[in-house]
Amino acid sequence: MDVIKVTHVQKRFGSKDALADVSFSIPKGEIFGFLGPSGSGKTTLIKILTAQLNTTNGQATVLNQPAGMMHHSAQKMRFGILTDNSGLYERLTIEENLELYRQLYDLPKASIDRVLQFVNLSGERKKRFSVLSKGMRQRAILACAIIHEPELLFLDEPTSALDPVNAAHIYKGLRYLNEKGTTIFLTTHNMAEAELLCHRVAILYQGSIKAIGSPKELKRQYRDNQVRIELTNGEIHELPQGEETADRIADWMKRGFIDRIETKEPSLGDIFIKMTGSELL
Ligand SMILES: Nc1ncnc2c1ncn2[C@@H]1O[C@H](COP(=O)(O)OP(=O)(O)OP(=O)(O)O)[C@@H](O)[C@H]1O
Repeated sequence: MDVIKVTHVQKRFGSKDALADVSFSIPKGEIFGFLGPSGSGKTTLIKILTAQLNTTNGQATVLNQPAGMMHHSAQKMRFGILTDNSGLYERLTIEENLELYRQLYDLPKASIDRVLQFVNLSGERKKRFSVLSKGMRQRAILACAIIHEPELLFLDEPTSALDPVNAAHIYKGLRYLNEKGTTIFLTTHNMAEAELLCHRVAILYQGSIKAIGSPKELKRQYRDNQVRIELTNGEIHELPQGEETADRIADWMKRGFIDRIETKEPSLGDIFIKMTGSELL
């Protein structure tokens, strides 16, 4: 079953397309990464999928309903969202903010302890949201997004404000949620994060998807077919795979000249730069 289905979606602001003609689907249980440079349309798509914006053309279906229905309370119960604009009360403590969400979703009291542990904020629960560091704020917002263990989770740059230790803690938690059945749609600039977490990624550039697939598939697809050979005398040869190269390697091998042979695989970052011509950020 597809949890998200996007068909020829276009979103126009004035005379500019934020999304040109975007189509893809996400099956239940997948962690799907939407990668793209700043301004490529990632947040616009999340807003469409969560009923904060309408499409100009095309259709988007989320949890078997048109995306425009996502603001209805029955649908709201089924997903969680983490974005910049948190919706948390600055003057309330983390715990008090979570209590509001707990009541909204009609959850047991224990759900607050569980989620605080999950985001590594048990010790800070009595702190006001206004005094939290950027990383703590992000974890508190995430706690509110997942307290009801939603079927579907939207994460817009989930770890952008986190140090590596807290990011690793969140990755572990997200994998755990995913194993329990939550489908995750995340946007990120962080290629290592995408590679670590995502079953599939799409690379978005100027409102269009330029590549889509698992990180492994994309690396295979964009491999440049070269072999790198290091010889014992320190020479390095980068040669195309084929008969001629095989003969040269056989000759070097017979003479005991070969130190190391490897095929060159692009990183997700290399593929991103190839697709978009951009450095990240
Ligand atoms: N409400 C709006 N009115 C006009 N233009 C908009 C609006 N929202 C977004 N845009 C434009 O649409 C394009 C895509 O913006 P979007 O916020 O979706 O990009 P993004 O990929 O999420 O970027 P970032 O990584 O910086 O968050 C940008 O050119 C942006 O200026």
